[in-house]
Amino acid sequence: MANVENSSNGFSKSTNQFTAGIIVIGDEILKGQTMDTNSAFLTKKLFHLGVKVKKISVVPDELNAISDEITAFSSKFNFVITSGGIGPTHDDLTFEGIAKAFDEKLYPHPEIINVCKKFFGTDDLKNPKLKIAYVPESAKLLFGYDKISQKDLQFPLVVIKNVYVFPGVPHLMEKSFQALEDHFRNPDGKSFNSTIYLDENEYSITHIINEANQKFGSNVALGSYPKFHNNYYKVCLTLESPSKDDLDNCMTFFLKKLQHCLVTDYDRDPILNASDKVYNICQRIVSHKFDAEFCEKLSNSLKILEKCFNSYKLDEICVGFNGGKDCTALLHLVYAVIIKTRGDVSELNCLYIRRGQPFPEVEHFIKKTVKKYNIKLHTVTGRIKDALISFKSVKPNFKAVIMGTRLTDPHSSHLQDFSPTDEGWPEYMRVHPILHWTYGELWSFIRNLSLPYCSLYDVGYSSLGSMENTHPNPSLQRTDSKGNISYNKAYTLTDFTFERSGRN
Ligand SMILES: Cc1cc2nc3c(=O)[nH]c(=O)nc-3n(C[C@H](O)[C@H](O)[C@H](O)COP(=O)(O)OP(=O)(O)OC[C@H]3O[C@@H](n4cnc5c(N)ncnc54)[C@H](O)[C@@H]3O)c2cc1C
Ligand SMILES: [Co+2]
Ligand SMILES: [K+]
Ligand SMILES: [Mg+2]
Repeated sequence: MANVENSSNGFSKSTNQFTAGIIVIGDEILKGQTMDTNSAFLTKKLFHLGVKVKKISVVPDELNAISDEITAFSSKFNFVITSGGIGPTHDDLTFEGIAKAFDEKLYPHPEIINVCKKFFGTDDLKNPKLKIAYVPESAKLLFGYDKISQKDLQFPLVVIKNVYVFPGVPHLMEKSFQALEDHFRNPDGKSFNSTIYLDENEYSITHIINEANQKFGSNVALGSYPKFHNNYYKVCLTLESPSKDDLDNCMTFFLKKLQHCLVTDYDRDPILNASDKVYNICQRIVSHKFDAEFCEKLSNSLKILEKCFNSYKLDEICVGFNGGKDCTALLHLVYAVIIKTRGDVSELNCLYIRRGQPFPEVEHFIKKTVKKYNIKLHTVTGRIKDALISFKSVKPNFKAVIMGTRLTDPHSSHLQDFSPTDEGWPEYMRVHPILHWTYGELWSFIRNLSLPYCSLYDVGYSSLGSMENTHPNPSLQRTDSKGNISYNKAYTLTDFTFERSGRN
């Protein structure tokens, strides 16, 4: 993202003395070969330090591009933070660019030469590794302190006037910045934040945001962020102010004006403390959302999973995961149980049997989920039985498959919590923790915990097979006064017997 400018206004004087601009330097970013994660890291950090980032710019490895941006930024912002372009090769021009901007020369800095000698074992100025020692004449060095290892960092940060030169390699940049963050901290930078989630298009609430900005904008910074692929909200409003009272007043205004589309109890990170959140439901700590019957069922589901993890080793267990709603809830339960019993899930295996023509939305969701839960996905293509046969031969270690099957699924009414596969199928123990859940209970669990789920369930699909045999559910269809057809969301289906009406 090149040239992102914050459209903020209204900060107290003290905060105004803490502004920053970030310059990301590198051809590879402008060519799309590397994704810039450094500015995301820096903006988040600086925000929490009470420093207002006013602009982010991405420039190529060109001397003039760098020096022009340094000139512009250094006169406008208190801190100019650069990332990249300080390596040993010809295309690393950050120090040259800064020298040019300030009309200075490069010279080999004696202290950096010393550091190089320690690091690289040489202080030979002709060695390409020593290129990093050539800095503008007015350069000062900052030595950071790593709070985690409780050690001073060996490599200094080079500062030229108000320009702070960070390395481009993300883990080095992050380490270096963290060790120096007190240098950037705004002592008066207390800021109060609130977030509001809305189930309404940004256009239909723009007038309310504008009105709020007129009323409160001088004291409260408002941000409006539309989100196109979230199951729970369409717009996220952020409020930020140095004064708690101002923030509260603005908040009260929004809550009144936007009550028709407020999303309440949205959990933006359901995976954080997932175990506590899930087990607390059984303790009926959040009982108002779930009835006693469901709490009992959930408690039983967790017991089945605990028994499964007691009976099999982690590398003998696979979760059948096809991106559907059932295994979405299931995976979260499995995750909660593993965290509770083991503390981490780095080794959880999932099996995805890729059948027919899968929906791209489903596969996109699978990809995102794999990343989010940090699971290991084994993908096997083909008809289920054939796929399981070949999976067994390649990965003979797996003995149990945890599945999201429910009693109301076809041919499933005879299943037990633990059912070995049938005669003629490869040998697995099928584990069915949510066998007794109803369609409604499943959605209530997913939605109340704010679990992300496949987007097709928000556009009329209530049961997902592959593209050739799955359609939106006719029971969810609605027709407006002009005769346009659209579909309600899957979780609104009231007659559960129609769950599979879109399947053939
Ligand atoms: C591991 C395994 C063992 C099976 N053993 C038998 C058996 O012994 N006898 C028999 O008759 N049938 C067996 N089947 C087939 C099963 O009964 C269903 O026919 C099949 O799951 C498709 O069901 P569905 O589309 O109706 O339900 P879905 O609701 O799609 O599936 C129910 C659950 O099964 C798992 N699952 C389904 N499809 C996939 C997939 N493509 N990739 C990964 N996981 C998936 C998920 O956990 C899902 O939540 C087995 C399937 C699997 C995945
Ligand atoms: Co089926
Ligand atoms: K399904
Ligand atoms: Mg199902």
